[in-house]
Amino acid sequence: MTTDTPVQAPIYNRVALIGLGLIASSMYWAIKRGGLANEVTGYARSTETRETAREIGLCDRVCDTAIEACEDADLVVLCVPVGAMESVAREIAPALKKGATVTDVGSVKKSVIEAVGPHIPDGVHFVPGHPLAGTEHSGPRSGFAELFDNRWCLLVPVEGSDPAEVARLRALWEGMGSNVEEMEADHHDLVLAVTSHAPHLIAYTMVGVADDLRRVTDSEVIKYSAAGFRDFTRIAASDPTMWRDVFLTNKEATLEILGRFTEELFALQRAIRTGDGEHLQDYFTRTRAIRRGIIEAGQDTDAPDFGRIKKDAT
Ligand SMILES: NC(=O)c1ccc[n+]([C@@H]2O[C@H](COP(=O)([O-])OP(=O)(O)OC[C@H]3O[C@@H](n4cnc5c(N)ncnc54)[C@H](O)[C@@H]3O)[C@@H](O)[C@H]2O)c1
Ligand SMILES: O=C(O)C(=O)C[C@]1(C(=O)O)C=C[C@@H](O)C=C1
Repeated sequence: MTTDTPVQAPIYNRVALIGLGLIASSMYWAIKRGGLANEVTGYARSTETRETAREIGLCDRVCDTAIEACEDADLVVLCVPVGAMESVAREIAPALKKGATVTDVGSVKKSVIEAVGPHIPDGVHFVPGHPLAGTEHSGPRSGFAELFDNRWCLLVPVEGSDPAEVARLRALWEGMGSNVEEMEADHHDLVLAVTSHAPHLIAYTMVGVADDLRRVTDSEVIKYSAAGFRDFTRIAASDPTMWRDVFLTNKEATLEILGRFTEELFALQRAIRTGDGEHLQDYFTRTRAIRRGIIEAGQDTDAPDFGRIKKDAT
């Protein structure tokens, strides 16, 4: 799906976005691009964010309370940090109309299901979700319509989720440009611990180490920043509240992956100390094949080496 995707029939009459940051603002622009809803209301906790949203035309109507934003909504999307999902769900519950669907975009699924599920009234559907797309930026000004194009969105239906409402939400995400798959919550949290959560923690650590290393000055770190480190600094600039909540709520899976990571790191450390070039060579050959596999599968078309590796592979 690209920016010139034809506008289609609305999938929902009214969509409410709760929390107006990167993901909600990108959803708003993508919904408008595709004509996927007749009206989108929005609510953010801070007056400043609501004022910014009004100023930049984010949402058809910005409301001063979450209750007001959710009134008569067919779909309510919780776009707040994972740790804030429960209080927001409790707050909006009285305003949810029968037949409406509540979804979320949180980066962790099991804890969100446990936190939000008990607040969903009878007759209201709950279909958790997670778009695998983002940037290091946050806030209402950071969104853009193309964020979800050709990215995965994982839907995590819970027991009793109505298949028709799951299909409707799938159509919304597809309309916003995503490829959609369904996944079970525990598995989601383990997969994301490997592909997103642990890598973020490693990036935070590496940038922290550079910052602590007083023998290398700040200006040298900036001036001689090699591409690898620069990628780490981009990731490590991600929103502190969002990532604090991710690690506190996906504790088990992240600690499992970090345990494995530490073992591998020690093995590589030992290979360097003992001069075991064969271990290093084998290891790096294996990891290079993984990168090439991602590109050959068309999963990273933004990569500078996409064209070359595709060509080499034929
Ligand atoms: N940033 C990413 O790369 C990314 C990608 C996929 C999913 N997510 C998930 O999406 C959600 C939102 O992330 P984002 O990047 O849009 O964050 P963001 O910081 O850009 O926006 C979060 C919004 O929630 C509001 N908020 C915070 N606490 C609140 C509360 N208690 N009540 C009401 N509003 C509150 C903030 O004011 C802000 O408007 C998070 O759960 C995150 O895990 C983020
Ligand atoms: O591209 C980035 O900046 C991201 O970190 C996006 C990213 C990721 O790890 O891929 C971050 C958190 C999400 O829950 C989903 C996507």
